[in-house]
Amino acid sequence: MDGAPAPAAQAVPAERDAIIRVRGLVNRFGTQTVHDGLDLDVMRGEVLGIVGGSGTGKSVLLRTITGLNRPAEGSIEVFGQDVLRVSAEERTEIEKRWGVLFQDGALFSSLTVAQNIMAPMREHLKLPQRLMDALAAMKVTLVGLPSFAGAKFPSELSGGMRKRAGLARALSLEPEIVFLDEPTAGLDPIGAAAFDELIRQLQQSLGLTVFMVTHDLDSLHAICDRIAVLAEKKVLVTGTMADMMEVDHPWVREYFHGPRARAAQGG
Ligand SMILES: Nc1ncnc2c1ncn2[C@@H]1O[C@H](COP(=O)(O)OP(=O)(O)OP(=O)(O)O)[C@@H](O)[C@H]1O
Repeated sequence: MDGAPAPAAQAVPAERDAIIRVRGLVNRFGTQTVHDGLDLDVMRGEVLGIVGGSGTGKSVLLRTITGLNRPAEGSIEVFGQDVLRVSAEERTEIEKRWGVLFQDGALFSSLTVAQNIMAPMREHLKLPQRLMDALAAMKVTLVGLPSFAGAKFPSELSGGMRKRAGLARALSLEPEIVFLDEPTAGLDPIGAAAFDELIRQLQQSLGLTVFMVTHDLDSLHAICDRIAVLAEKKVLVTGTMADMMEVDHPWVREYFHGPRARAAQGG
């Protein structure tokens, strides 16, 4: 390591850069233990891909960090605050600083796309209607939807457009972190690649931190700075795609060296 800084000096930047810090997380449902002492750091400004076999608790991890599931044990710091122990008011302030895109988009079916985008604004900000209309129109454009999409109901849109609309709503309050649960699931390869590209562009232009649960090897290649593998009830390993290729673990080897992985690498 260049310059050989003192050990204490090395520790400080890592502490400061973690925007999410999960420690000793335990999640149980009845007799089933899904997470058992899970640790994870998400660094500010990165796109982190969360992968793992089916049922390893990727969605549960996302839901636990965002407060939709209360863990049995552990601590979760976001923006340096312990989200499991803050007051309700503090929690609301924290929630305004992140957005979530659930797998199905989770849009309100009785509201138009623009009204969906305005829903978090109505809840958290006191803005005149005309300003909200203008902001919603901007978000529609930001996610690459045609401007007429704002007046449509979710059922009138294609799956890919609904995903974009869900992303626009997640970006409604100009968050610092976005949580994405399998954002490209159900999209055709071209639509999925376009959505990956959109996430990458937004991450770069808005300086977002992206926490993305995915099964999509193409997404991992295209946009993830780092990957965290869930296995054995914890985060087994984190690192770059190149790091993953070196991991000697049956699931990791199969996933990153299997035929689908070779196809994603173009080989
Ligand atoms: N609310 C709940 N009540 C009971 N069990 C739950 C609940 N939520 C999740 N589980 C269980 O926790 C485990 C992990 O679920 P989770 O949805 O996080 O898996 P996943 O890794 O996202 O899987 P997949 O890749 O198939 O989507 C599963 O066995 C699931 O049945």
